[in-house]
Amino acid sequence: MTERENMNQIVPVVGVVLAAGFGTRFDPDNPKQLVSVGDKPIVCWSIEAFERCERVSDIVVVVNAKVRGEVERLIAEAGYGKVRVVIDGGAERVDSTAAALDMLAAAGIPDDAKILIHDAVRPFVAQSAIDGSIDALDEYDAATVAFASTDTMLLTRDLGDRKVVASVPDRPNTFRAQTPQSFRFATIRRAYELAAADPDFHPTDDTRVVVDYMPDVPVAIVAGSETNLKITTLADIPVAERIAADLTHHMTREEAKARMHAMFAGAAAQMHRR
Ligand SMILES: Nc1ccn([C@@H]2O[C@H](COP(=O)(O)OP(=O)(O)OP(=O)(O)O)[C@@H](O)[C@H]2O)c(=O)n1
Ligand SMILES: C[C@](O)(CO)[C@H](O)COP(=O)(O)O
Repeated sequence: MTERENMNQIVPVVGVVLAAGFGTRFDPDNPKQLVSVGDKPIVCWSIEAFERCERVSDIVVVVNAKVRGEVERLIAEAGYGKVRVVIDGGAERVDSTAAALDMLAAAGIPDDAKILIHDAVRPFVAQSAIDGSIDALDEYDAATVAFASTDTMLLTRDLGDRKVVASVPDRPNTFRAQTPQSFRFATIRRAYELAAADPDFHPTDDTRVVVDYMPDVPVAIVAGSETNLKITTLADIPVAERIAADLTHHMTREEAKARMHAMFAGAAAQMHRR
């Protein structure tokens, strides 16, 4: 391991799971982060993805008053050992990220800590996306998981009461933003400080805060996937159930394989002793 790689092992790697949304497009009376798919609440899938990654050292969960009690109960029941704190978010997604950054600053997190900000409602994030994000921050100060668009995207403008096409970017340069979106702490903190001065700024993701306020900082693309679905409306639930079933089946097979390997290794060790 090089010295740089060795140093990178010891900086905190913090997963921030944003679960403070109100789900207005889903059902505001049924918070989507608490809905179960594959018999597991969506927020638990997301926390577990970071809990499972050995390189993640700490997890911060951001909630609103409506879901706090249930999220705390689920965390205690599952015994997620890396969850350090559950904090209150804000009115918009950026306010929830800002609350997490303020908390991390108050806790004295180092400037070079790696911060992975994830939508709680993207429950099926792959380990490769989390690992890829952590790796990307060795070369870049900012990175986002994204999935190459298979459709040609249209940028529009308003013409009277109709939208009309303003430009058509080359498809190979268009990606769908996903999460985690990852940053060295000092970078995202500075971008948010600059954005705070602009009351009309309402970005829907953290990448845009860096792109708009720190345009000299390149944001690296990390490979995402179709299954890193954001549960946005009720129509996403059947798709999520199918993905959950596939993943559960795959995990069960992997566990069975691991058990079999352990059994053979034990038997071989015994034969060796005779
Ligand atoms: N004030 C907010 C708003 C959103 N989020 C989180 O950011 C992610 C973004 O997903 P989105 O579908 O936009 O969630 P909601 O804001 O809940 O949905 P809607 O826009 O339909 O109200 C979700 O995990 C959500 O919980 C948050 O932590 N705080
Ligand atoms: C961050 C994000 O998941 C990237 O795709 C997304 O922008 C958040 O929510 P929204 O549905 O775009 O408001």
